[in-house]
Amino acid sequence: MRLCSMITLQDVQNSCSWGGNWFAEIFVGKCETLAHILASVAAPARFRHSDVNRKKTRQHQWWCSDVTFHCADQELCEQWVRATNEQLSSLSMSNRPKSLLVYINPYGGKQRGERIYEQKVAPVFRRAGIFTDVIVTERANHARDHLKTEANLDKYDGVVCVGGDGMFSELLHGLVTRTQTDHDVDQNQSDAELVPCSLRIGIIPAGSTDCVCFATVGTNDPITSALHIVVGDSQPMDVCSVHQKDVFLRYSISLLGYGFYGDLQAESERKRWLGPARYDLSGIKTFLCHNLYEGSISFLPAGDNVGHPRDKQPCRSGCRVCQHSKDEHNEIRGWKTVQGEFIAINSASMSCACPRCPKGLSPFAHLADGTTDLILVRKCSRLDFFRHLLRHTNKQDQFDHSFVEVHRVRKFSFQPRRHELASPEEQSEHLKTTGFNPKISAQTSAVSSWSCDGEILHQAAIRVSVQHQLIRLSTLLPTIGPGTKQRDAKKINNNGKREDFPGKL
Ligand SMILES: Nc1ncnc2c1ncn2[C@@H]1O[C@H](COP(=O)(O)OP(=O)(O)OP(=O)(O)O)[C@@H](O)[C@H]1O
Repeated sequence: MRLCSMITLQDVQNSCSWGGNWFAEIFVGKCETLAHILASVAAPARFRHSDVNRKKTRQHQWWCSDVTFHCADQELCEQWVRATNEQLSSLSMSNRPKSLLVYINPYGGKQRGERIYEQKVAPVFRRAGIFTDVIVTERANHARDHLKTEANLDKYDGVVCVGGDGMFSELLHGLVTRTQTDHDVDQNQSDAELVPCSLRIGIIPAGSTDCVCFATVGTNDPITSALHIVVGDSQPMDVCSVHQKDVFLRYSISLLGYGFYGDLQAESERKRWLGPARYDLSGIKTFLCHNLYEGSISFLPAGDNVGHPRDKQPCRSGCRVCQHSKDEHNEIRGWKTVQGEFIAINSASMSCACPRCPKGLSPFAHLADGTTDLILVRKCSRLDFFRHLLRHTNKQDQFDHSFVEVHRVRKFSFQPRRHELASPEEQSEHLKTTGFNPKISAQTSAVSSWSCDGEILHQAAIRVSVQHQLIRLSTLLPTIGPGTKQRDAKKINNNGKREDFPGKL
């Protein structure tokens, strides 16, 4: 009985013949005392126990340590494994996946998706006894289309994407669309209440920026992500649905950016051959262009219970704001409208932290509270805009400028002042004549495009609604933020609170 009370982190799996000795692998959480008991027993029979640990030097990174236990005789060893298995099975392990559908983008980032999966992730899944079906994509939208129509989702406990933000977006679209189709929900209706997806999405970072992974796990490390999937972590997430009139356009989970980020994205797509360096070059070019866009934004502000983008209340594991956000849904607040000339209009549904911008565009945005942070950067000088951008990389408040305003909202819509260029053909014609799509020249009011989680949306006039906790990711937010220093984490420790393993140890 002492044994079972010590095992607070789960899972057990397969026993097999190994090296002529009876050998069993047990995949559990932290269980140091069990190791002591068994290590003292000498002998030929043995079993191995794997722990999930956090790296001391890198707060958000997890690794797996093994202890092999030797036993005096095989029968005793079997008894230990059986007893451990029974105790672990009786714990609530329903969250642990047994079967996963994995999509690998072989061309994302530095084209190392397949290698990352084979060398770092597949061994972790194998040891945890997880059955996997692996699909290496053959074209863009392969994963999305497969999920939408062909995949037999009843077979799986979750889907996993090996790639970057674009690949994650494919899985998001495939899974959400499939769920709505299965429940006869029309995605084209902007006010339709969407049905939450039952399968979780795991992200193995293998792209260029991996912003979603970094902002939700705290690090871009394939093994850490694999371990989050294996131990059954689950984080609800809001998803923004984007419409133009009554036509569904896309879903967004992280950043919707018009103006500066829309232009940057469009430019970087044209420089894809440069690899990850394309973002730096495109950023410089877009900054130098300093384009302004005129239009009006209407938004439905969220209530006070979900806080404010500048309240310094980060979204962390067990976030109270997100937990209590369901009660907020019936609040009635009037729409507000602002208009003018803008350098950037951003909607951040999460912090959007990434290694280049460790605080993110909106450091205190919440992942699952049914809101998005709408950031409006009005006309200002290049130097002021540079100062604003610089604040994303230091500790200063990037919203503390007279030309920046930020609102926490449930819905918003944008209408550019000028008519949009009607079709993609017209836009590409424009690109040929002006050299920069789709604007005319610096300081001229024209129409930009939206960057929607790293994909381009050519429609400028859009309507956005936040769909509360529509999906779940196979992760658990850290209790300290990405980029937080070790000594800050220790402070949390000294106060008696656990860090990255809530509810697990
Ligand atoms: N087999 C494939 N061939 C070509 N393109 C693909 C294939 N599979 C997926 N894609 C597309 O590649 C695009 C980029 O992939 P991904 O997001 O994985 O990498 P990335 O763009 O380098 O990383 P990030 O989005 O984090 O910057 C996605 O939009 C996806 O639709």
